[in-house]
Amino acid sequence: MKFTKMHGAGNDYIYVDGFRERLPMPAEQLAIAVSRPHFGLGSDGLIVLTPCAEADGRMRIYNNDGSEAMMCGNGVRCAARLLHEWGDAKGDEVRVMTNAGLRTIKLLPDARGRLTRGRVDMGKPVLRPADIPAAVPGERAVGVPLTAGGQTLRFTCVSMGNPHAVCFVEDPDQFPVTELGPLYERHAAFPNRCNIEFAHVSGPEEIHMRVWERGSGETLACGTGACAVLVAAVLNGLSERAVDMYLPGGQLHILWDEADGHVYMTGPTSITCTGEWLGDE
Ligand SMILES: N[C@@H](CCC[C@H](N)C(=O)O)C(=O)O
Repeated sequence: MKFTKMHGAGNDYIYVDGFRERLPMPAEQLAIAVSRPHFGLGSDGLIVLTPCAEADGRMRIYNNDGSEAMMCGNGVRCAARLLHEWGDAKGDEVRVMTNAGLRTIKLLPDARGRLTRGRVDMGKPVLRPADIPAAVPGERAVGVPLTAGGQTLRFTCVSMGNPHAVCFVEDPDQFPVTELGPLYERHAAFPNRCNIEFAHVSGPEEIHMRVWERGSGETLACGTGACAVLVAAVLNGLSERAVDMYLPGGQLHILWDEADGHVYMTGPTSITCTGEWLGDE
C-alpha cells in the first residue's frame, strides 16, 4: 500500500490515496499498525481519501488507537493539498467531505510560491452541551467545574465537528497535560470521550496551548482544538476574535468571524515522505 506521510504544525498522519490504492486491512486496524513507533511508521493516526460525488474527495480520519473521528483540522488542509497535487481537485479551492460535513479549503502560496498553506472554513462552532456532547447543565458549557485526579478545573466545551473541552491555565508548558489529559478525556461528562486543551491567553491576539487528543494522546497540534480554544477564549471574554495560536509544533491563525459565525483556520502543510507499507509482521 503506497502512502504519504504529512504533518500540519507537527500533527502527523499517514495519508492513503483511496482513489487508486486498496487498504490491506480494515482502516481501524491499519491506523493502529501504521501509527506505532518503531514497528510501524509512527504517526498520530491514519487519513484515507476516497472519491465523493458531492466534493473533490472524502476524508476519513482514524486516531492512533483505531477510533474514527468526525473531523481533523490539520488533516483537512493536508488532504486538500494532496487532492490538488494528485489532480483530483482542479484549481486552488478544494472541497473535502468529512464525517462532520463539507469543508472548503483555499490553498495559499508559501514564501516560495508553492500552494502548501490552507485557509479552511471550519463552519460554526456547536455550543449546546447536548450536541457536543457534554453532560453538563445549561444552554452553554462555559467555565464548568469538572473534577478528576483529585482536583477541580473549569472547562468551556465546544464542538468543531468533534468534542473539545478547554481549560485556561497560567503556563501550559509546565502543566501536567499527560497526567490530567487522559482523566478528563474519559470523564463521565463526556459520553463520547473528549479532546482536552490547556491554554493561556498571552495577549488579546495571542494564545499558547497544548492538547491531549482523544484517541491519540498528546500531539504537537490540533486544528479543531485550536479553533475550540479561540471560541472558548472569546466566550470567556479573554481575547479578540482573531488570534495567532502557538502550539508545540507550530503556529495557526484562527478567526471567529462575527459576520457569518464561521471559524476560519489558516496554517501550513508539509510532506515528510512517500513510501510503500509492507506490514511484514
Ligand atoms: N488532530 C485533529 C483532530 C483529530 C481527531 C481527534 N483526536 C478526535 O478524536 O476527535 C485536528 O487537527 O483537528
